[in-house]
Amino acid sequence: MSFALESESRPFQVDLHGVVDLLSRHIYSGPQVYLRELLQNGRDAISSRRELAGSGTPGQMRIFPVTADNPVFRLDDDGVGLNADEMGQLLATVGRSSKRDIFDLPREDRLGQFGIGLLSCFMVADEIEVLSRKEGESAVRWLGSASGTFSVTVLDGVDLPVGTSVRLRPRGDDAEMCSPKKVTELATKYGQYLPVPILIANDSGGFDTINRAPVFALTGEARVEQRDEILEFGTQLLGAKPLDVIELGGPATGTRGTAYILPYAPPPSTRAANAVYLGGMLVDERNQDLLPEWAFFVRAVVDSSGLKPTASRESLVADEALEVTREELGAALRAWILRVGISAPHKLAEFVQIHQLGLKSLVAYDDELASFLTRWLNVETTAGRMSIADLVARQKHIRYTESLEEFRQIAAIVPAEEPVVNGGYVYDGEIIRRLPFLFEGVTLEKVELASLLDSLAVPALAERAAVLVFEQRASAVLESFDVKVTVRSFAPSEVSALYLADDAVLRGMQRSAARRVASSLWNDVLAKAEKSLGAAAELKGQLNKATLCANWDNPLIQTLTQSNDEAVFSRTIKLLYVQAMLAAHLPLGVAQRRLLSESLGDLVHLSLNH
Ligand SMILES: Nc1ncnc2c1ncn2[C@@H]1O[C@H](COP(=O)(O)OP(=O)(O)OP(=O)(O)O)[C@@H](O)[C@H]1O
Repeated sequence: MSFALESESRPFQVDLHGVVDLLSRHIYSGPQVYLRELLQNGRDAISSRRELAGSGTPGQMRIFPVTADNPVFRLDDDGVGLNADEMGQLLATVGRSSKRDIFDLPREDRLGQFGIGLLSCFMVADEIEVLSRKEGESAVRWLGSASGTFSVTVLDGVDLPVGTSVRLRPRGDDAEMCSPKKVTELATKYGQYLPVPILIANDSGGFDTINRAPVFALTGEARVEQRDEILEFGTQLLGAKPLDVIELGGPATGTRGTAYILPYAPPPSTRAANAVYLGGMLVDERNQDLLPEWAFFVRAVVDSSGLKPTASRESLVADEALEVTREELGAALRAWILRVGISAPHKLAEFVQIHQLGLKSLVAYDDELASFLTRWLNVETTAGRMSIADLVARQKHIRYTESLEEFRQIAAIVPAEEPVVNGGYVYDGEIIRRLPFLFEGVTLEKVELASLLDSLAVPALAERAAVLVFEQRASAVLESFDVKVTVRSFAPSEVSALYLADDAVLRGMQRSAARRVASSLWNDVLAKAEKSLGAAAELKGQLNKATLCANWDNPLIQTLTQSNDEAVFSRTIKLLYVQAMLAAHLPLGVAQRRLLSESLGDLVHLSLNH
């Protein structure tokens, strides 16, 4: 029986050629990562050596890019080095890494962990040559080929310094990837904040260094001392001076960094773009998961020792550690809002002003954010713009309109001590409707045009006859504009007339204006549309003419009732009509503009003739 043989466990076979293809096309985003992987191995090897020989042990990486005189790219490190056995085991076994601890968990002080990084070099070269020497051992040479074979040679008698040298002869197409310019660009992008000097050979026989101090990750006193540098870093990052700088700390994952408040509103379509470094090595320049989704108003840069990279090292693993860190960093941003709101309200007002629309869009639908941010937002009221905190402090019963038109039409007659809020702007309506849930004791009342008109006082009985005559005379003047004149008594008495039209009426008026100028084909369509809409509105008993509501308490209206001069009466009514429309911020049509200039002209003539 052959069962015993079949059940014998055997190792997977790996086709290296297939693995290289998988790496280059599916795991890594492109050949440029070869340099990142080499820098990372060099940095880890130097850390290992420091662990053995003491943390003060010097160590650096030297890179020799491909030039006209040098066809071989080379990266040397002063790390721990490898002996022949380790080369066979570590370099040539896909998935084997020395950077895991006894529990097979990635070690916090090492960047690598997957045991595949070196293979990324096959994306630029067909052969990888590694020369290495461990302290007290012979130098060795490992030669790996993209076809899946390797050789190890002990170089007895060859005097190499302790450390490792990786050499690549890039394929024709990939030579550019190893050129001085590209190498400098990539090494800077990925490794400028590594705690190990990186030197790049220049054409005058010396080296340039690319290292920078990660000032964004400073903490404690050093952070206070280098405040200006941290701000300058943000200014370079944003291309403008940040509105403020917030220290970020995620103790759970050893994450430290800085969030810069954008001094401009980011375009609505832009998504968060925060830079994440792990142990000083860039992982993701445009990370979207590090901060809560609502933190659109900052750009953050952090360095972490505990967050986990995906195998491509181009994003973070979406695990619990990331979630906890996101909460911790979000808490720092929230604390900033609360702190600045108290210590520097002007700064917070500026922040809200810049990011108003974005903040409102979040607050309208996000309970968590609404709970601490709503109070700082502004709304328009008939008593001017004010913060929601001020609004709820001055009145618990909040009256608001649902549309901008309604707000403007009633604005003139709302008493200053009981302001009405404009809920017509985008998101404001939603936010206002949430106020009773966010602030204790707050109640809401929606103000509507129709009910407002009903609530205005009808003049005293003794005056009714005069009122009726006035209404009829004035309505006759405005008949051709589809406007009916009604008289009421209301404060303030300086307001002579209010123009009141609800949305349906306004739309109807625009359509009839359009019909006057439109072609006959469209006349039919518009007429039908108006008819069916009109029928529906009439059914609801809602279709009123637009109304000019004259104020019986206004001296001008009183004088006008005395006037028997029809010419003066009609010109003045027309002017009151246009003035009321302007006060309601309604656009004047051609007819109203003509009426305005004709009436003014006529009145001037009349006064001259008198
Ligand atoms: N420059 C070097 N000096 C010393 N040892 C090295 C060097 N480069 C690679 N190694 C050894 O070879 C192993 C495999 O390296 P490789 O780059 O393939 O993976 P890794 O760094 O362990 O993990 P990752 O895939 O996450 O980069 C490493 O774990 C390390 O032990």
